[in-house]
Amino acid sequence: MRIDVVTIFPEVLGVLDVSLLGRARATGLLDVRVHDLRDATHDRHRTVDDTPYGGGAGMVMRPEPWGEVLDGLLADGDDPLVVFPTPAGTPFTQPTAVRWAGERRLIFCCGRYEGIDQRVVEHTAARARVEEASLGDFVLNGGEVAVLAMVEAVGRLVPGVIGNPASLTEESHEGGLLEYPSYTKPALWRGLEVPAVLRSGDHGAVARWRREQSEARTRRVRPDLLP
Ligand SMILES: Nc1c(O)cccc1[N+](=O)[O-]
Repeated sequence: MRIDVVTIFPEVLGVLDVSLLGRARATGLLDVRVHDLRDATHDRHRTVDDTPYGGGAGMVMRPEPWGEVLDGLLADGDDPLVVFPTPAGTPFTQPTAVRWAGERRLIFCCGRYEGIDQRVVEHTAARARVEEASLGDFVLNGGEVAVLAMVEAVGRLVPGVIGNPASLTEESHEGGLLEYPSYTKPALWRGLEVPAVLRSGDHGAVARWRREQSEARTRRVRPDLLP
């Protein structure tokens, strides 16, 4: 999978060079390319923003640099999915990550300030598949942190990135429930014991207990996830 990220803070995306995703990049499983939007500006100050029409506080990202950088990225004709992370987007969920993991190429456009001139979204949607996606109902200073989360959630699902694929099957939100609680040695720690069933060696009983725990935790914490 190829992932392009357009940003005015390429250094923020540097964290993608470490850990699992770093190894996936090194082995070629993930081809992550970060592009500095300012490279598509042509004035002395490399200006990427301007005042909003209609007034109001803050600045809006100019359409010209975005148009130019997307012209280049979309020239390959390989039908990428273009994602605009925005608080005004469709919620990004595990099913979204699973769906995007099936894409051959993703392009993430990181907005800053009050956002990107909406015509960039409209113009891009006329020549590519576009999704406006939200990481959550909170305010960030830009899309970079959201993209880091999205790239991690998607990248780890690409075959070969996670060493043991079995570890992908019993996670929170996989299958619609929150994951069961986990324990390791020692069996007794500061007066707290590991549930006896987990030390029973009865795999059927362990599976039943874990399912019950997932359902109970989901009912308690996220009843909205239950059918
Ligand atoms: N919430 C937010 C934001 O405030 C700015 C850019 C992207 C997002 N988001 O994806 O959730």
